[in-house]
Amino acid sequence: MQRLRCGDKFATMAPTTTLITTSLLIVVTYQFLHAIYNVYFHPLSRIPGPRSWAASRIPFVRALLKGTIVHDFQKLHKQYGPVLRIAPDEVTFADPDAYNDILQTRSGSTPFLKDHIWWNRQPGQPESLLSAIDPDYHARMRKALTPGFTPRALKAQEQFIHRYADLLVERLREKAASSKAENGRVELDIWPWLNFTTFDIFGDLGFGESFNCLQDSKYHPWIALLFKSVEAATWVASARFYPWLEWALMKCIPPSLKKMQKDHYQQIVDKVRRRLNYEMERPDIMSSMIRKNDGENDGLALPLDEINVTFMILVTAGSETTATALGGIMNYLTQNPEVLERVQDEVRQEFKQGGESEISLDSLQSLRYLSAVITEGLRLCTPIPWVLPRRVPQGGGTVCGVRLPGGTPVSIQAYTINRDPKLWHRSESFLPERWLADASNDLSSPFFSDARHALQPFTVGPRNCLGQNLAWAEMRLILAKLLWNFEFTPHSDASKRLQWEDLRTFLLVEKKPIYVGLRLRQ
Ligand code: HEM
Repeated sequence: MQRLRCGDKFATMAPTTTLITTSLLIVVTYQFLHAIYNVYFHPLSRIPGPRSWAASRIPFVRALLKGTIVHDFQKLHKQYGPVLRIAPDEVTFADPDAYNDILQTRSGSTPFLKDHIWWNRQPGQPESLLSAIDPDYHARMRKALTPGFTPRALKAQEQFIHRYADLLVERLREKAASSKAENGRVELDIWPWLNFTTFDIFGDLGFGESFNCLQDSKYHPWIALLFKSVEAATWVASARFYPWLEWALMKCIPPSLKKMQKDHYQQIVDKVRRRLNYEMERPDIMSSMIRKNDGENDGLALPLDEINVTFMILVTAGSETTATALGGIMNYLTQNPEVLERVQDEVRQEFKQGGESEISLDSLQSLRYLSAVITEGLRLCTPIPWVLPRRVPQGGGTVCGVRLPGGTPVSIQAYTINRDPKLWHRSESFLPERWLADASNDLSSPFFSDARHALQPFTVGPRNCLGQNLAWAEMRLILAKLLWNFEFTPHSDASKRLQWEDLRTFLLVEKKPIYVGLRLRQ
């Protein structure tokens, strides 16, 4: 065998090393020049923001993966103002006018459409209501789904909400009576219980079968997997900014994980099939999908695969959000005893005569302080703290008076707006009084100048929250029943009390225990 001499080895290595060094140098120089271009010559170069974020997408992706993005934006807005460049080609707004400018449609002007980076459908699946970008396609789906979400439909669905709110009370009663309770008082993490309730409600309303979380006192495996995959979904979203990385990431997904994802979807397909096979009339959300005497889509309001994927996404859109708001409200209530006492009094006084059976969506409408508590909870613990990007239409567009080139992704920082001291008196405090009539009528009220119109937890325009009536109904009924039945207190160990500001965001708001003390009402 011919042996390589030292000189030969050097002779073969040298060109390879030179090639690698040259390629690296080209890449680094290109990146450097690109960063210089981004900072000084890009069409967005006059938009305020930190240079490092303007130069490359890396700081944005880092913050997204760390879960600190919403808080980072808040700090940056404080430093640079309400219009902020957060990546070479992207701008975000912490200005209430952005809701209308970005999300409302105006006759004669081209709408800002959802950014495909964030709203990409799953490979092999059809569009869902949430992922559909084309306005006509979306409008067709939304029109088909709307009958299941009207106030009239909600009235008929009220019985299902009661059923699970009552089951929640029953389970918590058992906890308060258990051996773990001391003098009838128990301390527990209330967040899973709120999630159990909202997921069970949607299971029943959407598929005619509850997820049975409350019955079994644990997460249904489908929901457990959903929560586990949220952080991974943030990685997938980040990879979309680098198509080669997304390609590599997709190639690396092990077959077992792909199978798990497929099975997860299949469980929903099976639930939809079972529900559609019931011949019975039920005033639920799925019933609006069934059209009698209509040959189109085999008698369904939408093609079956669109129903499957839309209902899968509705489970999260409709349950996790509402549970987050409820968790936030319970957390603030237990840590603000005067507010808790006032809202508890309101509920207990209202139903003093008739008792708990009088609690209904109609009777709760008149409880002004309860509504104020929920609204204040939606302000401080908004379940969608960052309204994900839309794209400026071709030809350019104007947001909050700033002209932007076509194709620019633009988003809204709800979390920052909702806590902006320029918009709210004592912006970081939980003060439901700011939502009472006095606050807007009485000039001497400290809340008189609050920018109440700035709160848009369900957003505006044709893509606003379809389920907001249902969300309000769930929040009202669940809170009223909890306040009627239990005395709540903060956790005895102050170090275990949750500060909402500490929660990170991985597309959804992070779930950390919300410990509360509870005792059955005497
Ligand atoms: C407190 C609870 C909730 C909050 C704060 C909330 C908030 C939102 C927000 C901000 C959006 C717009 C997102 C965007 O376009 O980027 C949205 C969309 C949506 N929400 Fe909710 N939501 C809640 C509960 C619900 C419930 C209970 C349902 C139904 C079961 C629901 C169904 C939907 C649907 C279907 C959309 C998409 C509408 C469309 O694209 O046409 N949400 N929600």
